[in-house]
Amino acid sequence: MTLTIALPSKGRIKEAAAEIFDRAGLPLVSVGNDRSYRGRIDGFDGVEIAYLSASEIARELAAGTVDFGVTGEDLVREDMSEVDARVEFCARLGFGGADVVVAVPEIWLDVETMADLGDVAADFRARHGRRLAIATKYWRLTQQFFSGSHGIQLYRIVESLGATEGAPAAGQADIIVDITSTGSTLKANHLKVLADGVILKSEACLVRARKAAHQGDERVEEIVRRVRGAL
Ligand SMILES: Nc1ncnc2c1ncn2[C@@H]1O[C@H](COP(=O)(O)OP(=O)(O)OP(=O)(O)O)[C@@H](O)[C@H]1O
Ligand SMILES: O=P(O)(O)OC[C@H]1O[C@H](OP(=O)(O)OP(=O)(O)O)[C@H](O)[C@@H]1O
Repeated sequence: MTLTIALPSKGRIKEAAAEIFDRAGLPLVSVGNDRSYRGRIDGFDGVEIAYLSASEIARELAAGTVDFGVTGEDLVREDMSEVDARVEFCARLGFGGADVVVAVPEIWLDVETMADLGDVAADFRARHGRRLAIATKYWRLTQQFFSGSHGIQLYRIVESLGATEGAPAAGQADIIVDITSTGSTLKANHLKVLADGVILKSEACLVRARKAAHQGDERVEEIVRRVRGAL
């Protein structure tokens, strides 16, 4: 059986992912020309590299169509239920770090915590005639955090695939759930993170799709061992 490792074909974690493989003694070579989205590892037979975008990698891990992937923990957790039963986070790679956070308008002076936000959500319909609207592309993480961890049920998710921080000012939503790294986009949009509003501290990870065929496969153990050794 050929093992497939999915690596980022573009974007902010592409270069660092390739460097880790190099340092791990798993040097990547492209198959065909430079524009090819297939590769292999020099001196390591039975393994192919598939170059995909970060979010496609999360999807393919969920579908079990690749054996390993390097992508953000946020994307993996967003893309599948029962994530820990379906994949193994083999190594946190130390780059691509960002927090998925709950942020509200700075002018909501008396809203500092999720409990405060729960109070706002409970009153929202009576005051405004509609539910509190949350702009996000992280549907699953938002629902788990609001409903699961904080018992907040009265809200509506407004899907936002870009410029999410602009949604409150544009009147599309009241608050947001999005990724932040330096915090400058939140600040520029007059939003603040709630004190206990960090849903996930994400970074790029080596992730394995749990498959029965991996049991006892030395290549699987070797890949994990070498990547861990490069950190
Ligand atoms: N400032 C940031 N903004 C957005 N994502 C970030 C940031 N810092 C780190 N990341 C992480 O980078 C990953 C996404 O990478 P990137 O945005 O480069 O992917 P992409 O190539 O645009 O992928 P796709 O098109 O599939 O979304 C996510 O796991 C995310 O958590
Ligand atoms: O905390 P900060 O350092 O300001 O970073 C966070 C911002 O960066 C990303 O957007 P970006 O425009 O980089 O691209 P993307 O949304 O297309 O990934 C992300 O969606 C946030 O908006």
